[in-house]
Amino acid sequence: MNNKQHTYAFIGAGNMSGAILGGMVNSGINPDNIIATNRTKEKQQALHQKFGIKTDLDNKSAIEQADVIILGVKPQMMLAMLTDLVEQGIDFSQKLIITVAAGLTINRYTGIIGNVRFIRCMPNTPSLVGLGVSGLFCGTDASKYSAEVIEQDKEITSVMFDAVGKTVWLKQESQIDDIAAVSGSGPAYFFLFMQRMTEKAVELGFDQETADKIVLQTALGSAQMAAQSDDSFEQLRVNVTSPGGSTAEAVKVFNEKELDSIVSSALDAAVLRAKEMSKL
Ligand SMILES: NC(=O)C1=CN([C@@H]2O[C@H](COP(=O)(O)OP(=O)(O)OC[C@H]3O[C@@H](n4cnc5c(N)ncnc54)[C@H](OP(=O)(O)O)[C@@H]3O)[C@@H](O)[C@H]2O)C=CC1
Ligand SMILES: O=C(O)[C@@H]1CCC=N1
Repeated sequence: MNNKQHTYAFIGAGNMSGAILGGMVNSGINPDNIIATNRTKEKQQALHQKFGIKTDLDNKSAIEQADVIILGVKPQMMLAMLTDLVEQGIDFSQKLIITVAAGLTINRYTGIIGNVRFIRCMPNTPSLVGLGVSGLFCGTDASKYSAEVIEQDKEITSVMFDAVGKTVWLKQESQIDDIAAVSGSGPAYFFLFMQRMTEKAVELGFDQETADKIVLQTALGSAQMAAQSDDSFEQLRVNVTSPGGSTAEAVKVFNEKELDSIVSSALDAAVLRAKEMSKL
């Protein structure tokens, strides 16, 4: 199947949609086949200028032009927006609907736009640079659509999200909440850690530019090294930690302050919030 024949409408062109569509264009997907809508004009214009995609301020017209619809608005706004579109007479029955919204379960959508073809996706913002990871769950009703249609939709989605990073198909919808807590939000955790490391480097006497440079390169180098190594994360960490050396003292503090429990509680809180959002 040639995925470039599809036309994609991104409804809500914010951070996540921008990262995905930018990654798609960067990977060679024709920008003429991508339309983005947004509530305000400025973000659309910026995406048009940066990636050459088409834009439309009208959701209805963008949806009518596309066969793959990516819903990229905040969960809190999603259902009202879809209700409005249904009231405008939009028929979603011939479209593949891919939603990236956290929390909202498929039954919340079908209650408004009908039992159509659905994929839930939990991407992350490094998709912009082709290094995203996306959890994917197919929510299409197998008693209504054939296995062939479902497989085709999964293929369309895989091609799209493989273009911007790695993909993981999930067997249960609830796993979307779990992967959201790990990789959906994950970049924020790494950025937070990098921010705190940089602040400390400045406190130690480095100027901001140097602090940014050494922290960024350390993060980049560590991730690249882990990607190229057969060793576990634990072994790679051990390799840096000379017995009786300075790293061991820092690691001891992380352990004494129960980094494992901090990480576990933080991810539990993210999963819980996703479940709360499903009831919004
Ligand atoms: N950010 C992330 O890392 C991730 C986000 N997600 C999911 O992606 C979705 C979007 O998040 P994110 O990109 O961060 O949020 P943003 O606020 O950056 O993007 C949402 C966009 O939707 C636009 N919008 C709101 N209502 C409408 C409407 N009725 N019609 C058209 N556009 C509209 C907003 O426009 P304006 O600002 O002009 O009002 C905004 O640009 C969420 O559902 C979130 O759960 C999933 C994984 C990771
Ligand atoms: O914070 C959020 O709700 C979304 C889901 C994962 C990343 N951003």
